[in-house]
Amino acid sequence: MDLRAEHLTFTRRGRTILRDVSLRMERGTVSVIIGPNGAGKSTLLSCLAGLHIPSSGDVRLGNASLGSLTHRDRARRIGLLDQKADIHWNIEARSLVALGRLPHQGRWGPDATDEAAIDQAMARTDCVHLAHRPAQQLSGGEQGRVLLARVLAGEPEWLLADEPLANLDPVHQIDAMACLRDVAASGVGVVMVLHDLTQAARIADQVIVIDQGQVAAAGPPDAVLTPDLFGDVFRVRVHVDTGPDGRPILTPIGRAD
Ligand SMILES: Nc1ncnc2c1ncn2[C@@H]1O[C@H](COP(=O)(O)OP(=O)(O)OP(=O)(O)O)[C@@H](O)[C@H]1O
Repeated sequence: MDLRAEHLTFTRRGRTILRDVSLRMERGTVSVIIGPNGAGKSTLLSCLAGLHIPSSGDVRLGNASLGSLTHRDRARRIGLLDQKADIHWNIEARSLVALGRLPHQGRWGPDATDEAAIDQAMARTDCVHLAHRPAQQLSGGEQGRVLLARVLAGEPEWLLADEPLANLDPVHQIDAMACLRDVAASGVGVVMVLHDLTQAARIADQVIVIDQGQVAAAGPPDAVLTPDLFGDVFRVRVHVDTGPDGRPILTPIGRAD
Protein backbone atom coordinates (compact mmCIF):
# COMPACT_ATOMS: atom_id res chain seq x y z
CA MET A 1 0.00 0.00 0.00
CA ASP A 2 1.49 3.35 -0.98
CA LEU A 3 1.28 6.88 0.42
CA ARG A 4 0.58 9.53 -2.17
CA ALA A 5 0.32 13.27 -2.37
CA GLU A 6 -1.94 14.17 -5.27
CA HIS A 7 -1.77 17.77 -6.49
CA LEU A 8 -1.39 18.84 -2.88
CA THR A 9 -1.61 22.56 -2.25
CA PHE A 10 -1.45 23.99 1.26
CA THR A 11 -2.13 27.61 2.07
CA ARG A 12 -1.72 29.23 5.46
CA ARG A 13 -2.69 32.79 6.35
CA GLY A 14 -2.94 33.70 2.70
CA ARG A 15 0.49 32.26 1.82
CA THR A 16 0.81 29.21 -0.41
CA ILE A 17 3.40 27.03 1.34
CA LEU A 18 3.03 23.94 -0.87
CA ARG A 19 1.91 24.13 -4.48
CA ASP A 20 0.66 21.21 -6.61
CA VAL A 21 2.87 18.59 -4.94
CA SER A 22 2.45 15.08 -6.35
CA LEU A 23 4.55 12.26 -4.88
CA ARG A 24 4.40 8.53 -4.33
CA MET A 25 6.11 6.65 -1.54
CA GLU A 26 6.15 2.88 -1.09
CA ARG A 27 6.21 0.74 2.01
CA GLY A 28 9.52 -1.02 2.59
CA THR A 29 11.48 1.93 1.20
CA VAL A 30 13.13 5.08 2.55
CA SER A 31 12.19 8.42 1.02
CA VAL A 32 14.25 11.43 2.06
CA ILE A 33 12.97 14.98 1.65
CA ILE A 34 15.67 17.61 1.23
CA GLY A 35 15.58 21.31 0.36
CA PRO A 36 16.62 24.76 1.58
CA ASN A 37 15.36 26.34 4.81
CA GLY A 38 11.74 27.41 4.53
CA ALA A 39 11.12 25.34 1.38
CA GLY A 40 8.12 23.57 2.92
CA LYS A 41 9.63 20.20 3.97
CA SER A 42 8.17 20.11 7.50
CA THR A 43 4.82 21.33 6.22
CA LEU A 44 4.84 18.55 3.63
CA LEU A 45 5.60 15.96 6.31
CA SER A 46 2.72 17.28 8.45
CA CYS A 47 0.39 17.02 5.43
CA LEU A 48 1.57 13.44 4.78
CA ALA A 49 0.87 12.65 8.45
CA GLY A 50 -2.63 14.07 8.18
CA LEU A 51 -1.98 16.92 10.64
CA HIS A 52 -2.60 19.61 8.04
CA ILE A 53 -5.64 19.47 5.81
CA PRO A 54 -4.77 20.29 2.19
CA SER A 55 -6.29 23.46 0.73
CA SER A 56 -6.69 21.48 -2.48
CA GLY A 57 -5.56 18.09 -3.70
CA ASP A 58 -5.31 15.11 -1.39
CA VAL A 59 -3.07 12.73 0.55
CA ARG A 60 -4.03 9.09 0.09
CA LEU A 61 -3.02 5.93 1.89
CA GLY A 62 -3.76 3.20 -0.62
CA ASN A 63 -7.32 3.81 -1.73
CA ALA A 64 -8.32 5.94 1.25
CA SER A 65 -8.02 9.68 1.62
CA LEU A 66 -6.23 10.44 4.93
CA GLY A 67 -9.10 12.73 5.83
CA SER A 68 -11.52 9.77 5.76
CA LEU A 69 -9.62 7.76 8.42
CA THR A 70 -10.50 7.97 12.11
CA HIS A 71 -7.85 9.63 14.33
CA ARG A 72 -7.15 6.29 15.98
CA ASP A 73 -6.72 4.44 12.70
CA ARG A 74 -4.45 7.17 11.37
CA ALA A 75 -2.42 7.18 14.60
CA ARG A 76 -1.97 3.42 14.37
CA ARG A 77 -0.84 3.52 10.80
CA ILE A 78 1.28 6.68 10.70
CA GLY A 79 3.88 7.59 13.31
CA LEU A 80 5.32 11.11 13.24
CA LEU A 81 8.59 12.17 14.83
CA ASP A 82 8.18 15.93 14.85
CA GLN A 83 11.04 18.40 14.61
CA LYS A 84 9.55 20.55 17.37
CA ALA A 85 8.55 17.71 19.69
CA ASP A 86 9.32 19.47 22.97
CA ILE A 87 8.72 17.61 26.21
CA HIS A 88 6.50 19.92 28.23
CA TRP A 89 5.82 17.93 31.34
CA ASN A 90 7.76 15.86 33.79
CA ILE A 91 7.46 12.25 32.81
CA GLU A 92 9.82 9.30 33.00
CA ALA A 93 11.41 8.36 29.69
CA ARG A 94 9.75 4.93 29.60
CA SER A 95 6.31 6.41 30.28
CA LEU A 96 6.91 8.83 27.40
CA VAL A 97 7.80 5.95 25.09
CA ALA A 98 4.69 4.10 26.31
CA LEU A 99 2.52 6.94 24.96
CA GLY A 100 3.41 5.64 21.50
CA ARG A 101 1.30 2.52 22.23
CA LEU A 102 -1.85 4.46 23.12
CA PRO A 103 -3.53 3.98 19.70
CA HIS A 104 -3.26 0.19 20.22
CA GLN A 105 -4.43 -0.06 23.82
CA GLY A 106 -7.77 -1.15 25.12
CA ARG A 107 -9.43 0.35 28.16
CA TRP A 108 -7.37 -1.76 30.59
CA GLY A 109 -4.06 -0.12 29.68
CA PRO A 110 -0.91 -1.75 28.29
CA ASP A 111 -0.81 -5.54 27.99
CA ALA A 112 2.22 -7.81 27.57
CA THR A 113 2.40 -7.08 23.80
CA ASP A 114 2.47 -3.35 24.49
CA GLU A 115 5.16 -3.73 27.17
CA ALA A 116 7.29 -5.82 24.78
CA ALA A 117 6.93 -3.25 22.00
CA ILE A 118 7.99 -0.47 24.40
CA ASP A 119 11.03 -2.42 25.60
CA GLN A 120 12.04 -3.34 22.06
CA ALA A 121 11.76 0.27 20.87
CA MET A 122 13.92 1.48 23.77
CA ALA A 123 16.53 -1.18 23.07
CA ARG A 124 16.65 -0.24 19.37
CA THR A 125 17.38 3.39 20.19
CA ASP A 126 19.78 2.69 23.07
CA CYS A 127 17.46 4.18 25.69
CA VAL A 128 17.02 1.31 28.14
CA HIS A 129 19.35 2.90 30.69
CA LEU A 130 17.35 6.14 30.52
CA ALA A 131 14.02 4.45 31.33
CA HIS A 132 13.50 5.99 34.77
CA ARG A 133 15.12 9.37 34.16
CA PRO A 134 12.81 12.41 33.91
CA ALA A 135 12.57 13.00 30.16
CA GLN A 136 12.82 16.78 30.57
CA GLN A 137 16.26 16.39 32.17
CA LEU A 138 17.72 14.37 29.31
CA SER A 139 20.13 15.92 26.81
CA GLY A 140 18.85 16.95 23.38
CA GLY A 141 20.25 13.79 21.78
CA GLU A 142 18.89 11.54 24.53
CA GLN A 143 15.46 13.14 24.17
CA GLY A 144 15.68 12.61 20.40
CA ARG A 145 16.29 8.89 20.92
CA VAL A 146 13.46 8.59 23.45
CA LEU A 147 11.09 10.37 21.05
CA LEU A 148 12.16 8.06 18.20
CA ALA A 149 11.50 5.11 20.53
CA ARG A 150 8.00 6.48 21.20
CA VAL A 151 7.23 6.42 17.47
CA LEU A 152 8.78 2.95 17.02
CA ALA A 153 6.76 1.59 19.96
CA GLY A 154 3.60 2.31 17.99
CA GLU A 155 4.79 -0.08 15.23
CA PRO A 156 3.30 2.13 12.50
CA GLU A 157 3.02 1.15 8.83
CA TRP A 158 4.52 4.55 8.02
CA LEU A 159 7.22 6.32 9.98
CA LEU A 160 7.59 10.02 9.17
CA ALA A 161 10.53 11.77 10.81
CA ASP A 162 11.56 15.40 10.69
CA GLU A 163 15.33 15.67 11.03
CA PRO A 164 15.72 12.53 13.15
CA LEU A 165 19.50 13.03 13.33
CA ALA A 166 19.33 16.51 14.89
CA ASN A 167 21.33 16.63 18.15
CA LEU A 168 22.62 13.07 17.80
CA ASP A 169 26.34 12.38 18.22
CA PRO A 170 28.08 10.44 15.40
CA VAL A 171 27.59 6.96 16.84
CA HIS A 172 23.91 7.57 17.54
CA GLN A 173 23.48 9.08 14.05
CA ILE A 174 24.88 5.88 12.58
CA ASP A 175 22.68 3.78 14.88
CA ALA A 176 19.56 5.83 14.07
CA MET A 177 20.17 5.50 10.33
CA ALA A 178 20.71 1.73 10.67
CA CYS A 179 17.57 1.49 12.80
CA LEU A 180 15.47 3.40 10.24
CA ARG A 181 16.90 1.27 7.43
CA ASP A 182 15.96 -1.89 9.40
CA VAL A 183 12.50 -0.49 10.04
CA ALA A 184 12.07 0.01 6.28
CA ALA A 185 13.42 -3.50 5.58
CA SER A 186 10.69 -4.85 7.86
CA GLY A 187 8.09 -3.39 5.48
CA VAL A 188 7.47 0.05 6.99
CA GLY A 189 7.43 3.09 4.72
CA VAL A 190 10.01 5.54 6.06
CA VAL A 191 9.83 9.19 5.02
CA MET A 192 12.22 11.67 6.59
CA VAL A 193 13.48 15.18 6.25
CA LEU A 194 17.28 15.49 6.32
CA HIS A 195 19.67 18.37 5.81
CA ASP A 196 22.78 16.21 5.52
CA LEU A 197 23.25 15.43 1.82
CA THR A 198 25.65 12.55 2.46
CA GLN A 199 23.22 10.86 4.83
CA ALA A 200 20.42 11.44 2.30
CA ALA A 201 22.48 9.87 -0.49
CA ARG A 202 23.34 6.89 1.70
CA ILE A 203 19.98 5.94 3.08
CA ALA A 204 17.45 7.02 0.47
CA ASP A 205 15.75 4.82 -2.08
CA GLN A 206 14.04 7.98 -3.26
CA VAL A 207 15.23 11.57 -2.76
CA ILE A 208 12.53 14.25 -2.92
CA VAL A 209 13.74 17.81 -3.41
CA ILE A 210 11.39 20.56 -2.29
CA ASP A 211 12.13 24.12 -3.35
CA GLN A 212 9.80 27.05 -2.74
CA GLY A 213 6.90 24.74 -1.98
CA GLN A 214 7.21 22.66 -5.12
CA VAL A 215 8.82 19.36 -6.10
CA ALA A 216 12.08 20.28 -7.84
CA ALA A 217 13.09 16.64 -8.37
CA ALA A 218 12.27 13.15 -7.12
CA GLY A 219 13.98 9.84 -7.82
CA PRO A 220 16.95 7.66 -6.92
CA PRO A 221 19.87 9.53 -5.26
CA ASP A 222 22.22 9.07 -8.24
CA ALA A 223 19.75 10.66 -10.61
CA VAL A 224 18.69 13.52 -8.33
CA LEU A 225 21.83 14.62 -6.47
CA THR A 226 23.62 16.33 -9.35
CA PRO A 227 25.90 19.41 -9.49
CA ASP A 228 23.11 21.31 -11.27
CA LEU A 229 20.69 20.56 -8.44
CA PHE A 230 23.16 21.68 -5.79
CA GLY A 231 23.74 24.93 -7.67
CA ASP A 232 20.16 25.69 -8.66
CA VAL A 233 18.33 24.67 -5.48
CA PHE A 234 20.89 24.84 -2.68
CA ARG A 235 23.13 27.50 -4.25
CA VAL A 236 26.29 25.68 -3.22
CA ARG A 237 29.12 23.85 -4.91
CA VAL A 238 29.50 20.31 -3.60
CA HIS A 239 32.61 18.15 -3.65
CA VAL A 240 31.76 14.51 -4.32
CA ASP A 241 33.97 11.75 -2.93
CA THR A 242 33.48 8.02 -2.80
CA GLY A 243 33.48 6.41 0.64
CA PRO A 244 35.11 3.05 1.44
CA ASP A 245 31.72 1.40 0.94
CA GLY A 246 31.49 2.84 -2.58
CA ARG A 247 28.76 5.30 -1.64
CA PRO A 248 29.08 9.07 -2.15
CA ILE A 249 30.29 11.59 0.41
CA LEU A 250 28.93 15.04 -0.42
CA THR A 251 30.66 18.06 1.08
CA PRO A 252 29.42 21.61 0.38
CA ILE A 253 32.59 23.63 -0.31
CA GLY A 254 31.36 27.06 -1.34
CA ARG A 255 28.56 29.25 -2.61
CA ALA A 256 27.52 28.67 -6.20
CA ASP A 257 26.83 32.34 -6.86
N1 LIG B 1 2.42 28.28 11.47
C1 LIG B 1 2.83 28.94 10.39
N2 LIG B 1 2.24 30.10 10.01
C2 LIG B 1 2.67 30.75 8.92
N3 LIG B 1 3.67 30.36 8.12
C3 LIG B 1 4.29 29.21 8.45
C4 LIG B 1 3.92 28.44 9.59
N4 LIG B 1 4.71 27.35 9.65
C5 LIG B 1 5.57 27.45 8.62
N5 LIG B 1 5.32 28.56 7.91
C6 LIG B 1 6.05 29.02 6.70
O1 LIG B 1 5.99 28.02 5.71
C7 LIG B 1 7.22 27.96 5.00
C8 LIG B 1 7.72 26.54 5.02
O2 LIG B 1 8.04 26.19 6.37
P1 LIG B 1 8.56 24.73 6.73
O3 LIG B 1 8.80 24.70 8.20
O4 LIG B 1 7.69 23.73 6.13
O5 LIG B 1 9.96 24.74 5.95
P2 LIG B 1 11.18 23.71 5.99
O6 LIG B 1 11.54 23.42 4.58
O7 LIG B 1 10.87 22.56 6.88
O8 LIG B 1 12.31 24.62 6.64
P3 LIG B 1 13.59 24.30 7.59
O9 LIG B 1 14.61 23.60 6.74
O10 LIG B 1 14.06 25.67 7.95
O11 LIG B 1 13.15 23.49 8.78
C9 LIG B 1 8.17 28.97 5.66
O12 LIG B 1 8.19 30.14 4.88
C10 LIG B 1 7.53 29.22 7.00
O13 LIG B 1 7.81 30.53 7.43
